[in-house]
Amino acid sequence: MGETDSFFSNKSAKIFVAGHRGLVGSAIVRKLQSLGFTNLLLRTHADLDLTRQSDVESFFADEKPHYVVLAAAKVGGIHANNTYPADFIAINLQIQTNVIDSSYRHGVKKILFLGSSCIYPKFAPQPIPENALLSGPLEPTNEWYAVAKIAGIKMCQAYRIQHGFDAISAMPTNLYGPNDNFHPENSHVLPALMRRFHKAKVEGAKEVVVWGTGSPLREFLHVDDLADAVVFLLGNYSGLEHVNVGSGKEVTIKELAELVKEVVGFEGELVWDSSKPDGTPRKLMDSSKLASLGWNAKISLKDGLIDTYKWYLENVKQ
Ligand SMILES: NC(=O)C1=CN([C@@H]2O[C@H](COP(=O)(O)OP(=O)(O)OC[C@H]3O[C@@H](n4cnc5c(N)ncnc54)[C@H](OP(=O)(O)O)[C@@H]3O)[C@@H](O)[C@H]2O)C=CC1
Ligand SMILES: C[C@H]1O[C@H](OP(=O)(O)OP(=O)(O)OC[C@H]2O[C@@H](n3cnc4c(=O)[nH]c(N)nc43)[C@H](O)[C@@H]2O)[C@@H](O)[C@@H](O)C1=O
Repeated sequence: MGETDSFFSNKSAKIFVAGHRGLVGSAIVRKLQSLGFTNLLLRTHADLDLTRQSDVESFFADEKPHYVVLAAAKVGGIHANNTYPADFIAINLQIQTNVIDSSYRHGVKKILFLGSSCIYPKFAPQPIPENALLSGPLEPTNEWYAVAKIAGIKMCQAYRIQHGFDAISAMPTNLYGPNDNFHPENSHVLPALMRRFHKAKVEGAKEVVVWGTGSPLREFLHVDDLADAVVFLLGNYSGLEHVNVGSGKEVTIKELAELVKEVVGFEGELVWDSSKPDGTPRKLMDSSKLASLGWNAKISLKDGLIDTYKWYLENVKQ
């Protein structure tokens, strides 16, 4: 049995899912549980602050997890990235450095680090292949976060090269789904619009403001698809290069806004606030490497939106 087969064969392996209450971490926990994994190691931010090196070190020394999925990070949309650059670079560098290094030093068999499609240059070739990394200047609204994420990829590569540590990196496109952050300003576009359209519908408002020009293109992936891909990579990939994880489908922000409006059932008008930044004009990832390994996304944007709105109505205080 090869090294990559062993992940699925031991359902009692101790797996530390860092960030298990977030959008991504919670979906990975659901996926692992549905596959029968019984020994998940979970710590809230309050229980274990991953920016604290000595606490992380003690945690790994005590618990000795077999596998680690690093889904804890300082995360936010275009406004948060643009407003809190120091937090985005410092917190992410601290978390990933502590977790990757302690994982290596305490005998973790494999770690999966989560980056983001914002690692690529603002004007990367489309669809963006993995080898476009570091081939041009970054998008200014999120370059601080992107630099931290690039450092995470490079740290995984360095530990593999120098120590033979099985550290892999997955680069998801824009994600959405249950447990997303629906904050009015600091969230990503999809949850922000869902909340705004819902509020407008309930209050009988005539207009909803949407940021930017509506022309940027984005690729969206439901977080349950991402969780499926993460588990697939844990079982099937042990390479040096990071792996793109996308749906292969892109929409303009205007098309997204119209679709969210339809799913929520808001009947008023859209008003565009062009004083807000558009960010990267287009970032469709080339996910053919992952497809060649045998994985493809399954959930359509429309179905994913319907599922997410249902979750929002049942779980988010209105
Ligand atoms: N959302 C998206 O569209 C995308 C996300 N990604 C990546 O996926 C990963 C997860 O993102 P997502 O799930 O969206 O983010 P969330 O904000 O939903 O979740 C992040 C989790 O990390 C925890 N966390 C943050 N700081 C610390 C800390 N210092 N110590 C311990 N835990 C901490 C948070 O806990 P608490 O809330 O209590 O602070 C939260 O549970 C990130 O690496 C992100 O870059 C990649 C591409 C797109
Ligand atoms: C995942 C990814 O997410 C971020 O990059 P982004 O794709 O630019 O993210 P976003 O979802 O915030 O915006 C997408 C587009 O949508 C427009 N937009 C309209 N109306 C709203 C709105 O109400 N809120 C937000 N946030 N955006 C809006 C907005 O102006 C922009 O044109 C980075 O964190 C980056 O680091 C990263 O990794």
